[in-house]
Amino acid sequence: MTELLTAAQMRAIEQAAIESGEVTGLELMERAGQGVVEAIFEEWPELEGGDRKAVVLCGPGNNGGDGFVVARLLKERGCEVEVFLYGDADKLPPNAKANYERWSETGRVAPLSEYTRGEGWGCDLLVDALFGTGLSRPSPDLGNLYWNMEDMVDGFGIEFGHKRGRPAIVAVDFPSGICSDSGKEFPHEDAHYRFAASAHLTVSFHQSKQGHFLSEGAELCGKVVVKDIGLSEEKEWRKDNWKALTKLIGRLHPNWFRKDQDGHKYHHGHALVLSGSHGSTGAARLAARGALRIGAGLVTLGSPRSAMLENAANLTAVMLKQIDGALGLTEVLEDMRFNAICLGPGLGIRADTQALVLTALKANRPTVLDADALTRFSANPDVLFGLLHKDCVITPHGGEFTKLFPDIAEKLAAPAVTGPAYSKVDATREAAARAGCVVLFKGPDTVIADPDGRCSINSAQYDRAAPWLATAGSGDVLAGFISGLLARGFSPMQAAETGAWLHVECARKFGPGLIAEDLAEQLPAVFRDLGL
Ligand SMILES: NC(=O)C1=CN([C@@H]2O[C@H](COP(=O)(O)OP(=O)(O)OC[C@H]3O[C@@H](n4cnc5c(N)ncnc54)[C@H](O)[C@@H]3O)[C@@H](O)[C@H]2O)[C@@H](O)CC1
Ligand SMILES: Nc1ncnc2c1ncn2[C@@H]1O[C@H](COP(=O)(O)OP(=O)(O)O)[C@@H](O)[C@H]1O
Ligand SMILES: [K+]
Repeated sequence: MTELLTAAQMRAIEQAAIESGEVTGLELMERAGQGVVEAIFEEWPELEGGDRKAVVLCGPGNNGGDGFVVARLLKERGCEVEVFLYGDADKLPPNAKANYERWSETGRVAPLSEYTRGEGWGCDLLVDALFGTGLSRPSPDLGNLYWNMEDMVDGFGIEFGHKRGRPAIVAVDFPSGICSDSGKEFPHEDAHYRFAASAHLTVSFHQSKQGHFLSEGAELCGKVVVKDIGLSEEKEWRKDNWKALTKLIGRLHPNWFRKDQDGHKYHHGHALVLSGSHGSTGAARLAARGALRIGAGLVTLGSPRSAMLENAANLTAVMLKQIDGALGLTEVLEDMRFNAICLGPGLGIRADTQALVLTALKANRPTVLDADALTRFSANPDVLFGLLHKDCVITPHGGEFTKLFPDIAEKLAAPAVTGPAYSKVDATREAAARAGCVVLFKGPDTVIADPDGRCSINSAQYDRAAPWLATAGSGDVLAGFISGLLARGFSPMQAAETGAWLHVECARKFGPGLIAEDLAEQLPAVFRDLGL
């Protein structure tokens, strides 16, 4: 797993390196500029050589400083370069000023007010070095420029860019106008303008930032390449700060999923999934099949009497047991071999759902609560929070999250007015602390947090995009995956992270046309690809 930084963490790492004497700020800026130029020619080798024209837009801070380095290096590589500055050269911070002066020895710097649409559309490469991690408020007078960049990116597709006679757009650290911690666009008072720039390629430094993977960030960055700028001092800094870091869930090691060669089925746990009443049973069966495919030794579907026939007609490897109401559940849970419970998919939001949830939680087993098991507590979330325990995972989508945590959802929905804005990471951490269990907040940017503040993002963006997951029932399968992993003995955080990662892998394995039934059926192929 890699870690994602906030702007403050990146500044602290940079500061620690500079204070240790291993590097100067000017050297970091030089390496950042070199990284951007390297990434440009790696992405678009055809831009090298010949009479290529680049336009570099520089801002009033160190992002602009990187821009002046990029301008100089592009010129050294044979490009004709035009530079525009937003702001006052005399007010540039020292390292940016030094690079402004160095560029000025060979080239002109025009004020951004002289930049016209024609300049942008007429060049081969447009470098956005206006704002990076330091942007802390909207920049209304740039809305028209951002709008224009979006046209360049959207109109011609990432893979085409300048090849269709349009410029390739590269953003330094971030497309300007995005909050680097939350990925939100800083708002523009006039809705006819864009809030933030768009890019085909975003080049960041040292490690990716949270905002590359949250909210609108991923949509606007195009593709993110991270360049090393030699911040080795980071190891020291990390010792004191690792708890506050947000992880990006990456490819998991096969050992993580292996089963012991000599284990029998009860070694791998017995998951109990509760079904809704007749006519609403499909969701629970999807979850149960997910739990079995992911390796729980046994999975039982607990069904009310009214749905026994319907469930029996549709189950084979998943076992079936009649469970009527909270009393029935209490009796069944006397069997301690049921070591994971999943409630919510298709359960309904009647009063007995509340009783079932409370009974399940009092049994103190690893438990996944999803869908109706969460919605049922919209009017009284504190009752739920009072009983959730550290072995629980709750898996709300945006709507369910808002019902359980209305105040947190409101903060998250508020536009970014000052930076760093409240992010989905902040929201999920706060929700987990309040709920006292692991919270998995769904979306293309699924965020998972535990009550101690550990947090990770499962990204279905960039080359892991899985838009076909937005299909009825896919969340039920995820709840099943997580309960199957809990039955296998994974900790709640591990089960949520692993389940979410495999869920996206399954969707990508199947591809377009995916429906919820297909998801669990991809697990064998996904496991094989992992080398299991
Ligand atoms: N922190 C680091 O370790 C490194 C930072 N580098 C670069 O430095 C950038 C961060 O630099 P800064 O912290 O100077 O911040 P930025 O250059 O991103 O922007 C901040 C500047 O813009 C001004 N500003 C903010 N909002 C504005 C608005 N709405 N309208 C007009 N002006 C506004 C601020 O007053 C400040 O001068 C990074 O994104 C990266 O490109 C690199 O040089 C590599 C190393
Ligand atoms: N555009 C998308 N890209 C990737 N994953 C998505 C997207 N939209 C939804 N998902 C994922 O699909 C699942 C949908 O779950 P949910 O909303 O609970 O659906 P349902 O209740 O129909 O099962 C979640 O895991 C969510 O993260
Ligand atoms: K930028």
